[in-house]
Amino acid sequence: MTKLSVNVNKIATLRNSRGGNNPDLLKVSKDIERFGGQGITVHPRPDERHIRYQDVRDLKQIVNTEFNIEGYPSDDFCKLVCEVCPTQVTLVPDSPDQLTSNHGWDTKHNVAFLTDITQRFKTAGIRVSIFIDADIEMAEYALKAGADRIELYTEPYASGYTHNRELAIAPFVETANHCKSIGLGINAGHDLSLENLQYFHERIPFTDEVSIGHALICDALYSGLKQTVHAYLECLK
Ligand SMILES: CC(=O)[C@@H](O)[C@H](O)COP(=O)(O)O
Ligand SMILES: NCC(=O)COP(=O)(O)O
Repeated sequence: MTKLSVNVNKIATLRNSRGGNNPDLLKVSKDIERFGGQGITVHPRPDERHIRYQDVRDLKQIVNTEFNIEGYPSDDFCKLVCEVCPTQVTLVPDSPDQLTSNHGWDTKHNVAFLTDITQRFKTAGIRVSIFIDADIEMAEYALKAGADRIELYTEPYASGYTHNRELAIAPFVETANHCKSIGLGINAGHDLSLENLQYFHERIPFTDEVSIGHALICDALYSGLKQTVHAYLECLK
């Protein structure tokens, strides 16, 4: 079964825009779980533009499904993750000034660094996922680094979907099949949406988890959060 983990970064973006606590990130996260969401994902960035470090601590107290913290493994990030001890940490190679995530790790070049970080989190009992492009060699080196799972960076799939979905999905199917053959779990995320999610799931039904934020929150502006979470869950049946 593929789990839907909702990324609530954009709830924090809206909240921070006025300086108060509306929308209430904790209430929204609890409601997402009540509507059937199977996980909550956050990406605390160094500038705390949306998710703040204190949000991560507060969410840990209320999340009853899977809690996934994504980010670049800086000293501060690693300290926060080990303090909070989520279900999963997803290592992302973002620099502090990036608008959003736009590539996976070069796991071959960074295998020593990733191995050390992965070991630290696994010792703390935290599942480790490494964010990669759809590339068999990158998956192989993620496994060498000790990762439990990889997360496929799906923006190239999403951007190619409308033009030629068979072509767009091909590298993801190839990489996912290889991961399955070497016992590496498979997550996926970035720019997944109601337009492209069902086909992704049809082609890679053994995906463990999709983490979706931007498109889902945008859809909820029109359809409401409950109906939108249900619509995304329908794509994963
Ligand atoms: C790793 C990933 O794809 C998501 O965490 C994405 O980076 C969301 O970050 P923003 O919400 O800051 O765009
Ligand atoms: N790992 C992907 C994620 O958490 C959300 O990405 P997006 O749906 O906001 O593009």
